[in-house]
Amino acid sequence: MKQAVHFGAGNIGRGFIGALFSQSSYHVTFVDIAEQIINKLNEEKSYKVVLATNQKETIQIDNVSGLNNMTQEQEVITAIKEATYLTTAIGPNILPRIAPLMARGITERVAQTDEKKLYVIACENQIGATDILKQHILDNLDEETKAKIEGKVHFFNSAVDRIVPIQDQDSLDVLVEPYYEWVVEAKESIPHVEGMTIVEDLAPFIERKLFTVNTGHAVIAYLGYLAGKSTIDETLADDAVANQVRETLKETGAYLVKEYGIDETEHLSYINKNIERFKNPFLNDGVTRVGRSPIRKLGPEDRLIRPATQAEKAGLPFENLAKAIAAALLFDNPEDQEAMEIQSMIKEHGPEYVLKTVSKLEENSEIAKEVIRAYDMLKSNASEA
Ligand SMILES: NC(=O)c1ccc[n+]([C@@H]2O[C@H](COP(=O)([O-])OP(=O)(O)OC[C@H]3O[C@@H](n4cnc5c(N)ncnc54)[C@H](O)[C@@H]3O)[C@@H](O)[C@H]2O)c1
Ligand SMILES: O=P(O)(O)OC[C@@H](O)[C@@H](O)[C@H](O)[C@H](O)CO
Repeated sequence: MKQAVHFGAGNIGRGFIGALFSQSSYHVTFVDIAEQIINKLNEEKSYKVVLATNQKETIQIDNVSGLNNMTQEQEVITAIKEATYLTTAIGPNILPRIAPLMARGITERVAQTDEKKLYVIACENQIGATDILKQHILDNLDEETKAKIEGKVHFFNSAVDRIVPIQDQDSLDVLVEPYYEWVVEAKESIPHVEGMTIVEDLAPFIERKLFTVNTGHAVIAYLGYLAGKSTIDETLADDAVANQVRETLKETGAYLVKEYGIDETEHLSYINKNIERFKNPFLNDGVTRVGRSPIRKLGPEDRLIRPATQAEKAGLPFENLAKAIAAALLFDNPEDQEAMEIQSMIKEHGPEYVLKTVSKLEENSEIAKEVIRAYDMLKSNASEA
């Protein structure tokens, strides 16, 4: 049986990428630090993907097992030696931590005469995530191995789209929305995986996804959190928020249409389709999950700052994006470590400091000034409420 090794047995790992490999007749070895999930995978050897619809259709996922990368390093290396695909859905910040073990697996693999190719794909919400993972892996390889991986280990960037909320931790089953899209940039033919779409140039796909699905999602999450709402669909039921999402996506849309020559009408229907996805009442998707890790989300290449800076460069409006950035600065969820770090930076040095150090916005740039205006307004509205 063909083998896939997937790092991250969480929501997207089990609910999307691992499930597609299993449905494509691969055995999937999930690698994770969550001992309870790994044990369950090895005991139950299967789980269900449950679609978040009225009927709650289920899909049986078989041929799965688990390894703990902290305690079973040698077993992970052996699994990598035998795999066709090596994928991740672990969170962009974790990639540097798993790269050394991946590098050891790749080193042992290419030391053999085996000519079988290995395909590495990071499935994260980050532009160029596989390139970033590749660099971390290369940093952990010796010169001889670096030369040997040429033609044997292939790295492909990808864009992954499926809303998977936080799950009941007692079961391996995963509730997911029915919609999904997995786009992989490859200039050659690669082993077939059900549901994987191959494109030659990923840039329009990843930017369209991040700056529509994830920008829209972030607007709802941060405004919802400020309004004391708990889920995305509940927040979106407020017309003022729905309007704010549309206005923000008009701004990212104007940039995407200009940059990539995307058809305007088609893009409008893409926006509408995504707003409908956010309304799914069966997902029960928390604003704190969607708003998680605001340092990452306020990064210069992420869903809020990059479309704003690109819009400014192109002479397009960015006021609504500025409001979303301001709302992110007010995300003070005590359970979220990055939110707490931002709040202490604001307390010590002010919001301008976060925009300068985290978002890499120039001090007194038009975007920074607009964000601060929106921040003061949102803050005073919140204290009046
Ligand atoms: N959930 C979604 O709707 C969704 C959709 C598209 C893309 N994504 C992206 O997929 C990635 C994963 O998101 P998720 O929602 O599945 O998160 P998750 O928290 O459910 O899963 C991450 C998994 O990684 C594991 N992990 C963390 N640190 C680890 C380490 N050092 N070694 C091994 N395992 C480790 C965790 O135990 C967890 O099981 C993120 O980049 C996210 O942006 C998520
Ligand atoms: O996973 P994050 O933290 O980058 O973003 C939160 C959500 O917007 C995200 O997980 C979406 O549900 C997903 O990207 C949909 O494809």
